[in-house]
Amino acid sequence: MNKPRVIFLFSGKRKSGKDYICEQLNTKLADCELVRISGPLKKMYADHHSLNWDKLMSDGPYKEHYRENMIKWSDRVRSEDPGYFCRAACEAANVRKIWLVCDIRRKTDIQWFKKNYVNLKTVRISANPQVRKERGWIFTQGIDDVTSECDLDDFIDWDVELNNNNTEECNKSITCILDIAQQYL
Ligand SMILES: Nc1ncnc2c1ncn2[C@@H]1O[C@H](COP(=O)(O)OP(=O)(O)OP(=O)(O)O)[C@@H](O)[C@H]1O
Repeated sequence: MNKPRVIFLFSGKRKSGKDYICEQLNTKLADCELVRISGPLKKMYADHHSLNWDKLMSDGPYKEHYRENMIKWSDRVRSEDPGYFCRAACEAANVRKIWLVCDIRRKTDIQWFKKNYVNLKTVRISANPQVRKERGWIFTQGIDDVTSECDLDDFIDWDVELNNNNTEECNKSITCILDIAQQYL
C-alpha cells in the first residue's frame, strides 16, 4: 500500500470549502496528491445506475440531485465493510509525500486511516451557515440531518481547526497547513 509522509484528513459541513482549500493547497505543495473518498464511491454509483461520473464529481446541481440516494446506497456498502471506499480511494492514489483527503465524513473514515497509516493530521474546516448558504447550501432533509453530514459534529480530537468564511481566513488556513506540511518534506 502507498505510504505518504503525512496525510491531512479534511472534514467540514457542506459548502464549508473543503474542496476549495484542498485544491488551493494542491497548487502550492510539491509532491502532493488530492484523494477523494467520493471518487470510487461516485464511480461505482454511476456504473450501477448508468449515470455520468464526471458530472457527479462536479460541484453542481447534478451531484446534488443524486446526493441523497447516493448516501443511502453507499451506507449499504459500508454496512458490510466500513473501510470500503477509503481503501478504494487510497489504492487508486499516486505515491506522493503528501496526501490531502478532501472529504472525511465519518468517525469510521478516521479510524480506518489510523489503522492503516501513520502521521495523520485531522483538519476541521468551519464556515458560518450564512456563508455556506451564499455558496449554494440549502438545508435538505435526508442529507444535512444524516450520518454522512453529522457524524463528525461531536468529534473533538481535531489536530487543526480552520475557518473559511472569507478570503483572509482562507489564506490564513492555507498558510497553517503549509507550515505543518513543511515539517514532513
Ligand atoms: N474562501 C473562499 N472564497 C471564495 N469561494 C469559496 C471559498 N471557499 C469555498 N468557496 C466556494 O464555495 C463553493 C463550495 O465550496 P466547496 O465545494 O469547496 O465546499 P465543500 O465543503 O467541498 O462542499 P461539499 O461538501 O458540498 O462538497 C465552491 O463554489 C467554492 O468555489
